[in-house]
Amino acid sequence: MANYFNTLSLRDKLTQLGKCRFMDSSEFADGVNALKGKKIVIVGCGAQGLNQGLNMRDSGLDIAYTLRDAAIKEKRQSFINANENGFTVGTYEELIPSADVVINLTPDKQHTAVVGAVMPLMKKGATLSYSHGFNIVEEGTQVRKDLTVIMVAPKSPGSEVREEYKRGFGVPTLIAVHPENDPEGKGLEQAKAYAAGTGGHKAGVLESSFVAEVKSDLMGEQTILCGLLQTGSILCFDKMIEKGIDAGYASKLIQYGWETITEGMKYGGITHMMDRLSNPAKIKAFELSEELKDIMRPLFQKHMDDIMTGHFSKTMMEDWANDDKNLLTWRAATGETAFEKTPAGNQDITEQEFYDNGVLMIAMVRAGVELAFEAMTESGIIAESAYYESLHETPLIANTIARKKLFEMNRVISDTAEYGCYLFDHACKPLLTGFMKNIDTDVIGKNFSENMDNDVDNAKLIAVNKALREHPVEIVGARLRESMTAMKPIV
Ligand SMILES: NC(=O)C1=CN([C@@H]2O[C@H](COP(=O)(O)OP(=O)(O)OC[C@H]3O[C@@H](n4cnc5c(N)ncnc54)[C@H](OP(=O)(O)O)[C@@H]3O)[C@@H](O)[C@H]2O)C=CC1
Ligand SMILES: CC[C@](O)(C(C)=O)C(=O)O
Ligand SMILES: [Mg+2]
Ligand SMILES: [Mg+2]
Repeated sequence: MANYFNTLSLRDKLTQLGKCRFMDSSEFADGVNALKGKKIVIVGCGAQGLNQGLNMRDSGLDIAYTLRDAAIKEKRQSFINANENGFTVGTYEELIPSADVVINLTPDKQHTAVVGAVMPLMKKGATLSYSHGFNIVEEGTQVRKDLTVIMVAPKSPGSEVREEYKRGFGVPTLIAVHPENDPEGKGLEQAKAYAAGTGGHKAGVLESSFVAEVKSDLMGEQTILCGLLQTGSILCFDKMIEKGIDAGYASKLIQYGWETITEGMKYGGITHMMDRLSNPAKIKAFELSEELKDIMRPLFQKHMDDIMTGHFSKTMMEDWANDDKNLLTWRAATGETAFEKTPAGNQDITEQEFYDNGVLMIAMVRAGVELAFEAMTESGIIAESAYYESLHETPLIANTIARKKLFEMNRVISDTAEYGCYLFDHACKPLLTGFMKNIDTDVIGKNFSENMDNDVDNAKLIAVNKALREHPVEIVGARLRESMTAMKPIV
């Protein structure tokens, strides 16, 4: 099998990377009808499997789970997830032959083996679905020609796919039909119905391609979504401890701070997140973020380049072949960081205090979102997709950190995202050493504007506001958020 993307001509690469159409809500008027009464069997019941299945069942679809034999016999967590939620659970042989749609929600590393095992059992004309296109795009898996191959990729951790659905909203979702496998032309209707079943249509759906999903998804998760939140958590915590801030307070400010400040961003973009600061603090956050952007730009570009060329996927697959040695070592090391080991204190921190005492965190979020967005769009990824992968998803990942810190984030995200997160983190921390030397508690841990009058240079403030508001991520974001009428506050 060869990297599918690398087999394409330059023209085809650009066409598939640029395939991205924001779908009008009227296109979902038929709801889940195209899948109503069809037998839908999900392979795997982990982060995405369980939560997508719960949403689809609540939306009126017929969902069952198939697990590998050992998981059923040993009543592993995946079996417990499905069984305790009242789903039918069976072996591949029991459930796959009668399935109209088989949804592969196993880890990317397992896809070649899983698809190899289920494909011969699938009935003629059935549909195989993915939530991430790594197996098709980076590994070049070829699927039987009578099968339809679709993708419904929530731009969110599985836990938040469920939480947003329960709030009456959803998460932005990319849908795609693999051009090599749409023999009956039914792929798009099924993908739309599936996205409606998960609630994705309430947040926004992009009709895209496997290629565009993979290249943008890998970039988002490695950089702003997970990598930078991990780096920022560790660096901000260590700085506060070095400067004598109470450890419990520092731990709490970071654990819940990302969620609070990015919730503001989810509602009103970077502009609104920055507007929550006093004027002097906003100018300071802007200056810090400009400096951060200059330092980190080459690293963001390297991640994008390595993703595009296939270097990233090749090296990660080498780790798969080496029993995940790197992944497991890096996971263990993260668990040993002082931030992870220090419980949040019981101080009360008001919503506003998270902004006022977290100026550096805000600067990191702005720098990371803009850099990820810029690197993606410069490489041919469409702005709407880059927005979901950078700005909109950051708060959804931050929600997981608020629950149980980096451990929870790395548990809930895919192993692929976790691997890329550590790669970025390990390269980013040393890059920021010099920058962090100049950081003091005025921008992390204490209120920047305390004991300060609110005077600012008007011309400077106008220039800062203009730069923030005119960034392309803000322009596309304002338009996309207009259709997010069902979004509910969580902080
Ligand atoms: N995590 C997330 O939030 C997101 C994930 N995705 C994508 O969704 C897909 C699923 O990822 P995720 O939900 O993280 O996966 P998880 O690791 O959470 O779930 C894995 C599930 O697959 C089963 N499984 C593992 N290995 C095998 C195997 N060899 N054969 C059969 N079943 C197996 C596990 O069961 P058991 O080990 O008990 O057999 C478990 O039920 C991936 O393609 C990922 O990229 C997309 C968006 C976000
Ligand atoms: C965090 C990245 C993600 O792509 C996701 C939750 O959307 C993943 O692979 O887990
Ligand atoms: Mg993703
Ligand atoms: Mg991913």
